Amino acid sequence: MELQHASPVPVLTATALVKRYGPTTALDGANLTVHRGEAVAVMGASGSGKTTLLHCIAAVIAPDSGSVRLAVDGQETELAALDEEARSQLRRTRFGFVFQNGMLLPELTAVENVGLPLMVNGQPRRAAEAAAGPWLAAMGLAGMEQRRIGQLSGGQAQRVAIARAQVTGAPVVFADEPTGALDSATSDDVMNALLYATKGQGRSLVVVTHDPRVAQRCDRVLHMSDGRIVREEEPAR
Ligand SMILES: Nc1ncnc2c1ncn2[C@@H]1O[C@H](COP(=O)(O)OP(=O)(O)OP(=O)(O)O)[C@@H](O)[C@H]1O
Repeated sequence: MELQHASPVPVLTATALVKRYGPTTALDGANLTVHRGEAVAVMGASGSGKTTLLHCIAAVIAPDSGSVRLAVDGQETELAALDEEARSQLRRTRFGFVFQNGMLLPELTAVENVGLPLMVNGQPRRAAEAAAGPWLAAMGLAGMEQRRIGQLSGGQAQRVAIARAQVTGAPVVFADEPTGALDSATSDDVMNALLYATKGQGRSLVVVTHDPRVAQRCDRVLHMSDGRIVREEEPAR
């Protein structure tokens, strides 16, 4: 058998993204490519446009101009052209999200939180929770399925959020400051869990972070300034 050097397969390609809020230009011609199975960090000063970029490439908001192409399962979709309903459908099926404060529902248990995206996609509760259980176990949370979010530590709650972002098998996971509220040891644990659940399963991860330790764990670090990616580096292993 001939050995071939596998070239990276683009999953998300953003070109010339522009997004304005009144007089503020949050994105000013941003370009980025995310490949299958890679972890990409986005860094930059406060206000440089990181969250706006994340929201555009994750179909949370539409850019004013530019293109965001998603290529999965042999299908190409132009995200910038979709209406709100189509964007919402795409987010539910193709993307996973992890935020700084987890965005978990406090009145639900851990297993209910993780199963929720499957129920939203039409799966019965029992099947959704059965699928959620192994993800909680993979995150080191076996035995905590029935705890409400308030009965978990910050790091544990964040691992519930990571499990929830994986349960649909989404090919791309977006994380906005996923370790922002954690101490550095807990942050390392959460980053381990996040990388295992994404890159470790052949999925892609895009993580916005101010934390150089988080960025160093990724395959590529993109630096933003004034609404554009101005520099890219590959952290030394
Ligand atoms: N919904 C909004 N309405 C008005 N202005 C906005 C909105 N969202 C972002 N902006 C502005 O767009 C610019 C980029 O914001 P963005 O949140 O993308 O930056 P950021 O790099 O993520 O910042 P931070 O690190 O502080 O979270 C900022 O000047 C911000 O004030």
